[in-house]
Amino acid sequence: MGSGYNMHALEKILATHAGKKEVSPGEIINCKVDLAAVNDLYLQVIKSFQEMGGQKVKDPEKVAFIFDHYAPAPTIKAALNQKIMREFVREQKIKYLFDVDAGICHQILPESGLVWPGMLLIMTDSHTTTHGAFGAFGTGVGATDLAVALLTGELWFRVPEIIRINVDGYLQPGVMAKDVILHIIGTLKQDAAIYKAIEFTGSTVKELSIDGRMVLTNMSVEMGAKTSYIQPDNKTLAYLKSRVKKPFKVYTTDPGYKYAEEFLFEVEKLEPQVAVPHTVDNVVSVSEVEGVEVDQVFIGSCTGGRLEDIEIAARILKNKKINKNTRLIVGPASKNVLLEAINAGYIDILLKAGATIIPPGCGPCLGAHQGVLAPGEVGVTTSSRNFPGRMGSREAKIYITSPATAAATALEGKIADPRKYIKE
Ligand SMILES: CC(C)[C@H](C(=O)O)[C@@H](O)C(=O)O
Ligand code: SF4
Repeated sequence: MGSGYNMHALEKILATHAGKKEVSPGEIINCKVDLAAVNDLYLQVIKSFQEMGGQKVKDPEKVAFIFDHYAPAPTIKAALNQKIMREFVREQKIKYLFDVDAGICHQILPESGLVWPGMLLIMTDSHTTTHGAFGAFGTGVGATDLAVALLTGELWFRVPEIIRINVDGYLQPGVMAKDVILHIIGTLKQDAAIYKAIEFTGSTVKELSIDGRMVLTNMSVEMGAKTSYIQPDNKTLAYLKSRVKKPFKVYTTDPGYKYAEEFLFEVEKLEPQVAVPHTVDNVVSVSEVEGVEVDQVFIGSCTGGRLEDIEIAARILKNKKINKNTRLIVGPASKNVLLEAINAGYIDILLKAGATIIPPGCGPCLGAHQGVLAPGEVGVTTSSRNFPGRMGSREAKIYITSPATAAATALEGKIADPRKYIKE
């Protein structure tokens, strides 16, 4: 590509980390990594590092280990994995260890000021696309690639084509970012963005809170996206101000940049959306599944366990009791979210409504050790995946909804439209 090529912010981030002036889609480049994070399911990272002859981690101050998927350890195997990882962190003087009390990686890293605009972040988790909400290039990698990054401080990347999804219009009360992304996934389908990047733009995105924006970028991977992006604005900078201690550069996209594809979604009239069994792109409006009886509701995960998710559930359930035939499990995405929800009185409301509050972590989202569904049960979840066996028995059915729809469902004991409970 000759000079004068209009570049996207994501391409500029990659070019900077590759020490190049410019990059273009399809190019294979080698980049310095700003943060490499490992979660507790990936002991293989240490094994691969050692198999590659690794003695010393290249940049231990750019590495984080996070115990969130099986936290606190529910089995001896999980406990042993975490024990070995703690020893590795100590030996290698790795700077960041978030132990079983902290919460989910995709909440604690931004909270801790470890995600900033223009950074290049890799993690052994597919939802690392979340961090595009802060203008970072975040992507999930496997154990071998993560081990290479521990060894060398660098990793290879293929520069992705970039899709723009423009979302316009004010959402109705009771309709959330989760409804927007479910509608987009239901329209474009699970293979819409394989190996590509998705940038979300438009008036709706501007209006969303940071929590809401993270839902869009988090679930872009459910369309196969390699990474996702929302241009940092004053709202982003306000969130980062008290958290990020280091200077950073906000990259921008050149005017006239040519996207690989562009889509427009008008969402003023969007109803609450539901992904019905057994795929995340099998999406209908809530009116089509209202009345389906539900055994368990889970409000939590890196997609739907943040403060605004717990807040809207408390608004719907205040001074009320959940249906006697339905269990409501609430898993805050992090210890900080839990503390804020306690201080705001939301946890008190939810406990009095009959909810079970579980420790911050992934837990029920991946059917790990708690909040598991029995054969034949029907579950509603604010997380991101509903394939057979995702939350326990393969004979259970899982519906994915927004936290507002989940709370209304727990109240009625059947899938319910939250708009009757949220008027502004
Ligand atoms: C860590 C990994 C097993 C997995 C992912 O990469 O997404 C998990 O977080 C999930 O949500 O299925
Ligand atoms: S909360 Fe669920 S989707 Fe998010 S990282 Fe954990 S297991 Fe994966």
